[in-house]
Amino acid sequence: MSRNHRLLVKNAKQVVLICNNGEKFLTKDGVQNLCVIENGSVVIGSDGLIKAVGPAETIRVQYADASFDKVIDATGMCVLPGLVDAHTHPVWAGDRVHEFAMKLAGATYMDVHRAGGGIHFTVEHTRAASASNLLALLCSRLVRMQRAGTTLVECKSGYGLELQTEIKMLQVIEEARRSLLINISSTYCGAHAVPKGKTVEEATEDILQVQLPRLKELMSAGKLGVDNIDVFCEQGVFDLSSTRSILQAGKDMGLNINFHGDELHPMNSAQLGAELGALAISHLEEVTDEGIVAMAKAKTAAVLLPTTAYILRLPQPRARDMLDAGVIVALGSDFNPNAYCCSMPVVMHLACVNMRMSMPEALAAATINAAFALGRSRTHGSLEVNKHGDLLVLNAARWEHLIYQLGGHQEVLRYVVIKGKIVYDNDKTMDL
Ligand SMILES: N=CN[C@@H](CCC(=O)O)C(=O)O
Ligand SMILES: [Zn+2]
Repeated sequence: MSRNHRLLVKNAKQVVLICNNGEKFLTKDGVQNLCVIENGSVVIGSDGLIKAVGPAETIRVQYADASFDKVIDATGMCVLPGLVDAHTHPVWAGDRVHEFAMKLAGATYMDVHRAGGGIHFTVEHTRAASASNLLALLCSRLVRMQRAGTTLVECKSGYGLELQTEIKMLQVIEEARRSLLINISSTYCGAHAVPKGKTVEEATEDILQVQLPRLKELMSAGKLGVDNIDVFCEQGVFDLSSTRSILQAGKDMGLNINFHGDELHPMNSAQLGAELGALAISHLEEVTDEGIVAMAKAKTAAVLLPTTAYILRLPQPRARDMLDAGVIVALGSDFNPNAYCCSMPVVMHLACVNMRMSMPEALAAATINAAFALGRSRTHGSLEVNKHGDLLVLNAARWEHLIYQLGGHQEVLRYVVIKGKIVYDNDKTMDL
């Protein structure tokens, strides 16, 4: 056993492991009974992986002869796994603050979209932006998320809607993955909207015949790493049959199916996803009872997005019905020009108040279950030996303060750590 380690976090008032039996996700009773150690410590090795987590005294004795690059004395503080944001659209140029005003005045999401705004507005600006400009914007947003405790984030393309810009966006995500410590799950979302001037059939054909084959070439050549395929399955966007063919083609290329469904209208997206073996479906504000049953049976995660329902004043996703049926419930910020939120603590707070989730359910949904939705729960989402040493240290004696103090995460979060490296130290108010 090596004696030199990267980080020791010692004597924390609480260490929230989430789970400790290698669970890949939590449902039902599992989410009510998160694994918490009182007065605990965590050791992260020089490879960035967790070597030990347990009672402070046991670890003190076990590691008496070890040396550490860094020691955090967490006396009176809490330690949690880094948060996982399972749904974001962080690569774009041109904000939509003007549309926020329109929506506050009563316009619906689809009114704005049909009038050529919404996704179309962002597509125009993103197509015109250089890759370096998009990369700078993406990195600043990822750093902001990291400061709010996110250590693994899903990042979608989808503001190109044609080959060149979709690839540009995915390359920008790839570049960020190489230069930042934050963990990224990359998603091709070329079917985010039907581009202006094309029918659904033409857009689907372009994705199947032009975009996906090029993506496959770049992936096989090791030039691009893409993890998931996404489609916005919605009335007036991609219908069920075009969604099916795009998702199936992505799956055939080895991508995980993880798509937008049943958001504004009941589309039977949940049933389709369950049938295709989708890893996750997002939104689900309009999911049916049959859809919930199908997702529970297929172990397809529901990625719920409380900011969307809040900003668009939609009916809340039926989190309680899903939890009661045994669906794997995860959370995402849905960061995009419509829902400008980088903070998973705010998302958890909204999930508790508006969707009636308990705080343990919300935390499980923003850690192990969100990691599952991204196919990463073997390595992320809980504090267990051999997982990545991604964790948060809170300036609070109980972990619930991270959710309870609405908008207070800047003060509550003391450190954010990724693979044993401190990436944010609140005391120095700087990103390291
Ligand atoms: N619903 C579709 N996509 C995004 C919104 C993207 C946008 O409006 O730019 C969402 O998940 O909320
Ligand atoms: Zn989305």
